[in-house]
Amino acid sequence: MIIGLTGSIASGKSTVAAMLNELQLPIIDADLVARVVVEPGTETLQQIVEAFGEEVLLEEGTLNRPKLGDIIFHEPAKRKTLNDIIHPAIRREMLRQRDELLENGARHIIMDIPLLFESRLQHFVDNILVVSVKEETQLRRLMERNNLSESEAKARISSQLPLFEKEKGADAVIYNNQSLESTREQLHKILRIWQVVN
Ligand SMILES: Nc1ncnc2c1ncn2[C@@H]1O[C@H](COP(=O)(O)OP(=O)(O)OP(=O)(O)O)[C@@H](O)[C@H]1O
Repeated sequence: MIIGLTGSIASGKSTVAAMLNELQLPIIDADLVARVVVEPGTETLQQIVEAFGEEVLLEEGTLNRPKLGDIIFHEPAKRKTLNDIIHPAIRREMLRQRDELLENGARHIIMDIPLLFESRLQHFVDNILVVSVKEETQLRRLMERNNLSESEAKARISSQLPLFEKEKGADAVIYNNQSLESTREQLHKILRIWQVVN
């Protein structure tokens, strides 16, 4: 079974991913893939340089993310150019990793995709697991973790699809409002129902 793990900012995806890792389930991490596909020497990085110029490279040849972020912030049309290069590369690499794991005999695979719904990647997975949290808890954890003011944290939360919308598209939801033990129990129960663990 391919399980899509998602949620919202600071809802607890990494926390649940760590619990899945403890169970030795293989995890494909979309954020990590997004970095790997633009490493020096990749075709994707070459395409970005062709579209944006050498100025988006640092001296050592890696991507200058703040610079690129600045360009697409000031010229919104260029965001699409960038996404049209990066998104297909991320998708290809995620599917490549999935196929490799399957060839090596993996029976269950976790795809950790924070923006699964926003990127419309539901078809990549068999079952969707959403890690949800009450907004007040999410706000408090985000402010603490990232050292943000309330308004900065609120702005980040509201830039994503609301969690109640994600819950509607889920096959199972973990409510990560209480202790880590409660979250772990919910996770294990879902995995038993899905026959991923005994
Ligand atoms: N059940 C919990 N009890 C207390 N703190 C928690 C709990 N779950 C998560 N946290 C804390 O809340 C913060 C957000 O959790 P986590 O980093 O797992 O979220 P995330 O969804 O992966 O976030 P992002 O997508 O923003 O990286 C972290 O500091 C984490 O340690």
